Amino acid sequence: MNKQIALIRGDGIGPEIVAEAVKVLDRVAERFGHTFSYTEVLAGGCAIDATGHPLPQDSIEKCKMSDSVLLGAVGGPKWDQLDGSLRPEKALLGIRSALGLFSNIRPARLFAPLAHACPLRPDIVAGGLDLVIVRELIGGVYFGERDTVLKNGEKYAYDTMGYAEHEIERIGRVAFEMARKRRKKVTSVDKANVLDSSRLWREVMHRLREEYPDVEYSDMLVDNTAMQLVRNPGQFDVIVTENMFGDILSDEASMITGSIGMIPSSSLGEGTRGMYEPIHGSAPDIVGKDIANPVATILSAAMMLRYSFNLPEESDAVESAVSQVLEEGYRTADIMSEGCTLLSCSEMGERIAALV
Ligand SMILES: NC(=O)c1ccc[n+]([C@@H]2O[C@H](COP(=O)([O-])OP(=O)(O)OC[C@H]3O[C@@H](n4cnc5c(N)ncnc54)[C@H](O)[C@@H]3O)[C@@H](O)[C@H]2O)c1
Ligand SMILES: CC(C)[C@H](C(=O)O)[C@@H](O)C(=O)O
Ligand SMILES: [Mg+2]
Repeated sequence: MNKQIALIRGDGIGPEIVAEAVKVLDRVAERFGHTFSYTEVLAGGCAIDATGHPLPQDSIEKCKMSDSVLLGAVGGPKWDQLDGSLRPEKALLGIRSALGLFSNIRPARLFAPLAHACPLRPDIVAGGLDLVIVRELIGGVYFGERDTVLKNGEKYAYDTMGYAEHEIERIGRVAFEMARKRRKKVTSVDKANVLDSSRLWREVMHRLREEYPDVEYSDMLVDNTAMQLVRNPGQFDVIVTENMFGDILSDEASMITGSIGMIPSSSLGEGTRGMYEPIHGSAPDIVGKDIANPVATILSAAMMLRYSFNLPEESDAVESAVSQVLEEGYRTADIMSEGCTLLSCSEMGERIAALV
């Protein structure tokens, strides 16, 4: 199989972790007889430095011409003072929106050898942990009307959260379909006790659940969900929620798996072209030290193989290689514990690639 992959290395640790995912993809290509070629795409802070814009038009075109996109991370303190629309993070939102990637899947799975790295009490995670957050990605407050105006002699800024029925329905469907392939349980997370957009969210979800009588469904308020994720994460199978709630809850869920460096994500729309990225950011505090955990990016590449290229065997091979490395006691600094062997970012990538 021949595939063209747009590589957005981005900022901070982005280039370090993407390099490791490419090593793994190259090994997959070699072992299974595929050809993966890469197009370098500028986005984020590095694009601002090179072109004055976080997402040049040419970068969007390159993504559209590729079979899929692999992204490291964008942003960092160097660009923090920039105005909203010129910030590196706008590149992410721009690509997600330009490619119509409304469905963001963030699986939080506790690998058995990392149980010790989980900050929760051992009895809470005794049964393991395997949940998926289905996050709506191109609507809600990130994309609503916003402005900063003068009001009563001072600055007043606002961002608005809104959803149309069809936007809720299509992400709801993704969650129900996913639950059918898993433990058949959907928790829809909202703030329907306060927000109109959440009340519409709940109404549409309730309509949808009639079509999926085989799936157990419940509503949960987002503040309670934040608490329940720590109290009893095993109760969740598929969580479906709006854009910003999903952003926050997925960072929380990542910590239960030991580190934010472990959680991959896929972003898809109607077609098979997607964007794949770790859920973490550019980690400016550890950049250039070769100590970042590349596993989230490598697992994102595995999701690309499965969801965009329909290569489940290849995807399984990458996920098994990650499990095996952890079982053999190899760790990056963020998940390190006594008796284990500490690896750098690049050593971890090489070891995983060698096991594919
Ligand atoms: N997808 C993205 O590109 C993305 C996502 C989140 C944040 N950001 C941006 O990244 C910048 C930094 O954000 P932040 O500090 O709030 O969040 P962050 O996720 O970059 O870092 C939070 C903490 O987690 C650690 N961490 C993150 N990834 C790690 C990895 N792979 N291995 C080991 N440790 C890791 C960091 O060292 C830091 O201590 C900001 O500019 C933010 O906007 C980008
Ligand atoms: C950087 C930011 C725009 C982004 C988001 O909030 O979607 C990030 O936090 C993420 O989780 O992918
Ligand atoms: Mg986030």
